[in-house]
Amino acid sequence: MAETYRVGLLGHGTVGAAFEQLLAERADAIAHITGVRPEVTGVLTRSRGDFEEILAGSDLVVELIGGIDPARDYVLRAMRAGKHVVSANKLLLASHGEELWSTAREHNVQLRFEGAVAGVVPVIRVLQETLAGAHVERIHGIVNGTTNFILSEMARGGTAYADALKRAQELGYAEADPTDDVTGKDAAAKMAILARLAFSTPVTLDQVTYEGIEHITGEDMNYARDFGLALKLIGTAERVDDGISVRVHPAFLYPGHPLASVNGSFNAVTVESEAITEITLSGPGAGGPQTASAVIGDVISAMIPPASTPETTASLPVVADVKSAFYLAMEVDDEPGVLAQVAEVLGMQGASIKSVVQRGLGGQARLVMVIHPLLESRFYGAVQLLARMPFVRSEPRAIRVLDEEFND
Ligand SMILES: NC(=O)C1=CN([C@@H]2O[C@H](COP(=O)(O)OP(=O)(O)OC[C@H]3O[C@@H](n4cnc5c(N)ncnc54)[C@H](OP(=O)(O)O)[C@@H]3O)[C@@H](O)[C@H]2O)C=CC1
Ligand SMILES: N[C@@H](CC=O)C(=O)O
Repeated sequence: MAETYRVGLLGHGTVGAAFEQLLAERADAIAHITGVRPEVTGVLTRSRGDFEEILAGSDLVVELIGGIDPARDYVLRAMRAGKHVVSANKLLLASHGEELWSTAREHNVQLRFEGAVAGVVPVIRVLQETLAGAHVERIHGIVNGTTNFILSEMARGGTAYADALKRAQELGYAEADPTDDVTGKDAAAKMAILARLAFSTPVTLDQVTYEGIEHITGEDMNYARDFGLALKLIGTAERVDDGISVRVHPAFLYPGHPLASVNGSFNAVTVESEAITEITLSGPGAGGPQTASAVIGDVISAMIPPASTPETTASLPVVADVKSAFYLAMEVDDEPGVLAQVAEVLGMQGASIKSVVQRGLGGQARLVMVIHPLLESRFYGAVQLLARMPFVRSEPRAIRVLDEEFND
């Protein structure tokens, strides 16, 4: 009989419960790989268990509580007590990563977090190990399963935003507070972690510019179909001039874009570097059993040392203003000269129109355009000017457009 490897489990919700079940099912197989048999020896929830007792009785601690407090305190105390830690808590890592990684180094323990970004898609391992020697130029991807599920359901037609969100919660994809998903905050935390690993420079959640999908309407989806576009919540982390830019926003994708066909709760991450061109990793990005698989992979890795904790080697500024292409929609008076004036206002800010559709609405017209890439500050300057024009009848609505042709 193999010796027992004692796992203390903090949190027993969607992921924690799936983890305990999967670990029990796979324990014998893991014992064949590692020579020791992992077993959950203590569980902490709000109503059950005592942290100190669990800590004393474990070789490794798995944190699946979520949020900052008390998760941060438990993770720090576990590492200071010499225990390896596995966590899927992106909010914690994106907010206090440096403190946690330096504590891991100081106490010579492992802190693993594959489940924190893109569910079971092994992007953390790829950045920390496979591509550790590559000079990464850009990472972009779909890193939130809930919003990708909602947008996919809306695009298929018929499903309202609120119904799709409710279903994502029922399926265990959403955060305890789904506001983090739909506002882009969850994806922003994940992009901060990816940027931190890819560029070896400190990046925290508060440095990531993000916007969510709450304002997306069924009408936007219909226009997207007319233009042949797919709407996705996209995260990007890239080198720009002397710094980096990390951002999350909804974006239209032209067909053929590698992320355009990633649907449902699936995530995908593309890593670009001159030496490797690009690789795209894709798979289930949310859900209890899916994330639990990634957590178990981390537990096994921690049982077989060594693993590095990432040190920063650079201190790059995180810049906010970058060039993007845009979809722009607004209701205007259906009168001669209006389109010309819109084009003039855009032109004054250096924005040029790639394509345009105008539909009459009885005295008014809906004007929908795709604008060639320009600095976002200049584009939003034009949008502010347009919003004040007397012939504009609705708040102009802007969504970024990603296109291989634009972004290369
Ligand atoms: N769901 C998913 O698809 C994914 C989730 N994650 C991350 O995994 C982590 C867990 O997520 P998930 O399982 O969905 O969350 P849940 O809300 O389903 O579960 C959270 C668990 O933590 C416990 N908990 C909450 N607060 C405390 C506290 N103060 N003290 C002790 N226990 C507490 C809860 O206890 P109680 O049972 O008493 O309420 C519950 O058991 C989060 O960091 C999340 O971001 C990562 C990838 C995917
Ligand atoms: N709420 C998250 C869960 C996984 O990280 C998501 O939907 O992606």
